[in-house]
Amino acid sequence: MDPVLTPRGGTCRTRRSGMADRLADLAVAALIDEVTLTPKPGLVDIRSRGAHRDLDWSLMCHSARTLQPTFTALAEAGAGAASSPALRESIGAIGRNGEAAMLAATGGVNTHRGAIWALGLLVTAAAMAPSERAPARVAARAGGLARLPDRHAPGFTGNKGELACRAYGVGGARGQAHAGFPHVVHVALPKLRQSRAVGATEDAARLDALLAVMAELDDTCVLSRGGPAALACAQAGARAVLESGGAGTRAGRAALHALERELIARNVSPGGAADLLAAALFLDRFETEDPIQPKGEPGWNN
Ligand SMILES: CC(C)(COP(=O)(O)OP(=O)(O)OC[C@H]1O[C@@H](n2cnc3c(N)ncnc32)[C@H](O)[C@@H]1O)[C@@H](O)C(=O)NCCC(=O)NCCS
Ligand SMILES: Nc1ncnc2c1ncn2[C@@H]1O[C@H](COP(=O)(O)OP(=O)(O)OP(=O)(O)O)[C@@H](O)[C@H]1O
Repeated sequence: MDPVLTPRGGTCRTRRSGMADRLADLAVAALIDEVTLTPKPGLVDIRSRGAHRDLDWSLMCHSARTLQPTFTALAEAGAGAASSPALRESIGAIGRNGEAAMLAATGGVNTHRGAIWALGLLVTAAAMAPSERAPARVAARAGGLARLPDRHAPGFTGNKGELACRAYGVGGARGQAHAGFPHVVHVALPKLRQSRAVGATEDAARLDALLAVMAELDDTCVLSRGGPAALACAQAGARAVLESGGAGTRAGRAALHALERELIARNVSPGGAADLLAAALFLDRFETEDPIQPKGEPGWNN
């Protein structure tokens, strides 16, 4: 088995590494699928930087690949483990190292802070019981981890999301995780699967899932740049696309382009919704991919 680089630069060899690598592959693939999905309103995609001056598709893909060892380490920490404050503290340290690795790789640009948090918790939760694949179960375990105390977490980060949570009284990325990712389990995944079931293309189904999350999320990316008026506008615009028939219809496409123009004019980007779409794509594949085990590797549970 190949050695696995950890975020601290060390290596580790365990019989579980094959499974951990596979979970990390799924997480990185979910991030690349999310950023490549086009056309997304206000967000970086393959044809546009959206409302971001410091991001583009190649930087997002580079950042996603840089995170592979972080996700591997998060999966290894979770493998076969029970939920405990010690596990919470250990993945907190890995997550913070992952953020540092991301910033080093991007020259200080925040490409994936929210995604490391959401996907990181889900990767660890998946590794804790890899035979329990139902998205709701994995997300509930991830929520349980998020709610545990971490003595080493900074009390105040001063990050934009945290400031927006205080200013506007919303839960943001932490609240979403503490609640067991309700917008992933009860909004994005059902919409993704419903749109597929009625014959939408995979891209249209993913866009519909993103829009369904945007229509309801207290996205601190939008709030911090544009305040409550921009959030209300993004939510109403996303609802309008879905009510026009969704991203796969002519009327829905027209509404999607109108929403995009509106978000660019307001200089806002639904980054939190994008993170939760990536989380949904991860859970979707984790549930349906069989087996999540490289050839020749023993499983974790046997
Ligand atoms: C909780 C995190 C995201 C810090 O968040 P903070 O409130 O400081 O805001 P910040 O502006 O850095 O990031 C928020 C990001 O979350 C995303 N987001 C915004 N709103 C939402 C929402 N409602 N739901 C989900 N994600 C959202 C956006 O991408 C946004 O950019 C995280 O960086 C953190 O504290 N990590 C600690 C390390 C850890 O414990 N990791 C656990 C294992 S990975
Ligand atoms: N496709 C995407 N395009 C843009 N942002 C995304 C995308 N997917 C996810 N995001 C999320 O959006 C966040 C970036 O948002 P934003 O640029 O508002 O944050 P910031 O860099 O802290 O602030 P600012 O750029 O306003 O100084 C990332 O942390 C990431 O989690």
